[in-house]
Amino acid sequence: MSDETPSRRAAAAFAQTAETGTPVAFADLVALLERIFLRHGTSERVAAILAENCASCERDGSTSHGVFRIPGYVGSLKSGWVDGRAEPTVEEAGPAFLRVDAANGFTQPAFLAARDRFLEMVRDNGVAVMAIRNSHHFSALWPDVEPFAREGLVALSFVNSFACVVPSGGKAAVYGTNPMAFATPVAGGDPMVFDQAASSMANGDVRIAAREGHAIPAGSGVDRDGKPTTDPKAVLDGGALLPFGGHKGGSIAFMIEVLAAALTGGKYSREVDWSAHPGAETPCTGQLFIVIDPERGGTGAFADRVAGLIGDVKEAGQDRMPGERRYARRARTLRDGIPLTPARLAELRALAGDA
Ligand SMILES: NC(=O)C1=CN([C@@H]2O[C@H](COP(=O)(O)OP(=O)(O)OC[C@H]3O[C@@H](n4cnc5c(N)ncnc54)[C@H](OP(=O)(O)O)[C@@H]3O)[C@@H](O)[C@H]2O)C=CC1
Ligand SMILES: O=C(O)C1=NCCCC1
Repeated sequence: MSDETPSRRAAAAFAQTAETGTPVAFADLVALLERIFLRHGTSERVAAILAENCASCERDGSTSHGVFRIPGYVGSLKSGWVDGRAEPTVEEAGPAFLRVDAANGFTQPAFLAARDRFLEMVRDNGVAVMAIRNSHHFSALWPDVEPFAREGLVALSFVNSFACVVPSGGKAAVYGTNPMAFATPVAGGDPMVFDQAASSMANGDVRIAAREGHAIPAGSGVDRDGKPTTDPKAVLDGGALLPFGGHKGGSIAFMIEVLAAALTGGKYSREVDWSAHPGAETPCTGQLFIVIDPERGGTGAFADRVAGLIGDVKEAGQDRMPGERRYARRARTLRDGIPLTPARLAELRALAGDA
């Protein structure tokens, strides 16, 4: 059985970048990133939240959404496209529905501002929905959902991004790379979390491929004339990615536009227009969470049943579950430090204003 998605193959090409370099302790990386955010105009609260989020991605080997993204965060802040001091507003739209306006700020601070009330709603009702709009999500989704599963809950999250994916058989980019994540408790172990784009690859991995001079896997993208290409620069320069799995991934990308944008009041991916803000890279769209208390299913053995299913899947031959690679890398980097190349470290220190 193949271990490889196109993104995973692309990421493997950068294993050298991800696994070698100066080891930096997690807390030190958080502190360095926090200084960068503060220096570029965020509030202390926003700096702390984004630094923790981005360092967690680097720690867990989510390379396409780790410190590689820091210049993009800075570009968005410097250009005035995103408000690093935004104060989100939280509105109750029903007993189990929260509407959050991120006020053109980052998603994670808006999400965390609403999270405690959201959890009460989930406990009271068995299920709740949080709809966030006017929000910039520039990260992986697993940091948002994994903690719910650690609290015994099942969580789903959806976010749309910016138009860079053609519909199946189409020519113009309509969808974003539109990831979704799912997290569930597992008896006796870490939660099972998958977090995947609806496209053949994350845009971040295409950008890393372009930077490193690697081809992308065949079948991932098209050039500006709609012709298949393995050149990441051709995809980025007027071309587009394809949905994963043809029309099936296309339907998931569509669903995510509906859930994360139409339903929340956020922008569709094709409506994101940052042309007046040179340097901006954080798409301002929407995000939806659905969180369920599995105890309401009444089986009394939910997490045990999930553990049993995972046992069956592995018995059948799948060598690992989603999330296991991240957990292994997390344990390793928390012990040994997070490897950063000298060039990356120098770039981060320069952005922090270090001499
Ligand atoms: N904010 C945004 O707008 C966007 C964010 N993203 C983020 O980019 C990241 C990368 O997305 P994408 O490239 O699609 O992800 P990948 O294809 O790398 O991985 C998708 C999922 O599959 C799991 N997985 C990978 N290989 C295997 C395997 N052999 N067996 C079992 N499970 C496996 C991964 O687990 P594991 O991690 O343990 O390997 C992960 O949960 C995501 O975190 C996503 O949220 C993407 C697009 C837009
Ligand atoms: O990698 C991607 O795809 C994206 N990540 C952050 C937001 C824009 C799209």
